[in-house]
Amino acid sequence: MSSNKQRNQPPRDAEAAVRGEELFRIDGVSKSFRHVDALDDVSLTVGTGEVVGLVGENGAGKSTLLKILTGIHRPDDGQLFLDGEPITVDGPNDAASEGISLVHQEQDVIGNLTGYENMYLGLFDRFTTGGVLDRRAMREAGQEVIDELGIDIDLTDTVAHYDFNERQMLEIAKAFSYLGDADRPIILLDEPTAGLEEEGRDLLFEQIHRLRETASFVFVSHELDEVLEVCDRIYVLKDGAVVDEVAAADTTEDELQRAMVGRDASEEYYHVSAQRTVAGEDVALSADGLATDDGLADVSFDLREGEILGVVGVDGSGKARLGRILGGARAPDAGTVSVGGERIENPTVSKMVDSGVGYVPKERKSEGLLLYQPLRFNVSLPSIGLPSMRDDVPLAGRSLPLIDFDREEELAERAVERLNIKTPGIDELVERLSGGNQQKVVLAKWLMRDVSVLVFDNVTRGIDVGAKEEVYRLCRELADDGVSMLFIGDELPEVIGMANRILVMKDGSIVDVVEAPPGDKPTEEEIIQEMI
Ligand SMILES: Nc1ncnc2c1ncn2[C@@H]1O[C@H](COP(=O)(O)OP(=O)(O)OP(=O)(O)O)[C@@H](O)[C@H]1O
Repeated sequence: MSSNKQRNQPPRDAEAAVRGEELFRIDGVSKSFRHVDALDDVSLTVGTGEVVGLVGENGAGKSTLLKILTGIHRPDDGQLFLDGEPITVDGPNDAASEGISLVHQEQDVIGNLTGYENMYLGLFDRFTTGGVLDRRAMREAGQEVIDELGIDIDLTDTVAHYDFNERQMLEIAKAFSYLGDADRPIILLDEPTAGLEEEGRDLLFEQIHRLRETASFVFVSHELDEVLEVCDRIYVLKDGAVVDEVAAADTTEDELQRAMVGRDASEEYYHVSAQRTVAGEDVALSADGLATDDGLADVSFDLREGEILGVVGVDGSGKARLGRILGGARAPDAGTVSVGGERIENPTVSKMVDSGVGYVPKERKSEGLLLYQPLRFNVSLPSIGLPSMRDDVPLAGRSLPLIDFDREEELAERAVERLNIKTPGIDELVERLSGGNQQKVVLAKWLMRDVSVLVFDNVTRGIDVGAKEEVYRLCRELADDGVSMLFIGDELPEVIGMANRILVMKDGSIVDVVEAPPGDKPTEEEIIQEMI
């Protein structure tokens, strides 16, 4: 693979030839947002029945490119071609009529509508005659799509009742339903597996294999093993430009990472040699008999100071509910939580924060961020009540506690540097950051505040490989400083690599506690056996 930045003419060899006939082509596309050049003269092709991978660091321009292909953004420059003919795409409906649809990175659903209404949002006219909407036809059409895909969700239920996995499966079904009768659809998948449970992932890959006779795919992911597994050809984007193009069969994860990040993966990806022993340490947090009416039963464990405690389980096992309770986002129906020996009555987010517990939820958009506020405010938010963030101003004989904005600026600048957040500045609205950089902001806000316990639910979701390693290193440093972490995750290698011990959950209960010391880590198979 070459690593030089080459414009317009990415390196191509015989193996990297387009599979099938050329169906779709992007020629010299550029796009800028105010101070950011998100795409710079990008060209790529997609063949019929081909799965094309798109990889690159957070903020490299992957989502922007997909949004241009579906008409959400207009390119400043360049041209799209379908079957050799120039096309203009004016929006998702227009894209759908050309056979192009997108599975969004962030779930784009409306909670108080049903599954089938969400599926056909924006396409109601397909089911309307004489001004009357035929809901039954819409429901049946939706059901047909999910039956065909083998997806098991209740389309008549409102989406607010869906869990993360179900919403993601709905997103995938939506992309297929949009296409109607397109004979050669192009399906764009923007990190479709991020946070998706194993089962959903397998189902998606099966569909890709099944449909590739007729459909073409563009697959964006930070999971390089998945990219190598499902793609024929891979483009590497860096700072908005294509820096490499290679046949999947001719490359490796290491090579891809080098092209993306400019350096090799560390031998010590999870920094296991820095894993500390915590046997004699004090208990930082303990859960005693936690239960919920919807199935969590008698969950008890101690988390020691400086310990990283993994939590794994299949969808519905209770691991996410456990995280929400410990983060204060949900009250348990029975049982208690204690932090540093103090029992927390009726835990809420603010009580947990006050007792030194930070929570990084899986669903960053709804729970982790204030999207329409600047980065600096998001990062400093949990720290605002701390004395170090106050600037007491004397007023009429009293002291008025104001936020110390210099301190806030310093905190935000430090977060940007420490986590390498790609942003034009600390005043940028979080909504404008790329998905992975948003996740870094969620993490930063806790790293910048003194906490004793961090509850992570898929903390590296959407973060690129280079940044993941940085997060793992930070976790080891925090553990060394005595910070404890509950490490809930769907990526087994990551949980196994990082954790001292692993709680395996099934049907709402802890079914096993597996030790994971350096040099004697359990295998994925051993853990999976306990999970199912
Ligand atoms: N609406 C917008 N306004 C301003 N800047 C934007 C907007 N959308 C994207 N950007 C910027 O464009 C650049 C590319 O973002 P994009 O979302 O395409 O990255 P990405 O490769 O998909 O990243 P990730 O892997 O983190 O999802 C980033 O610097 C981002 O902050």
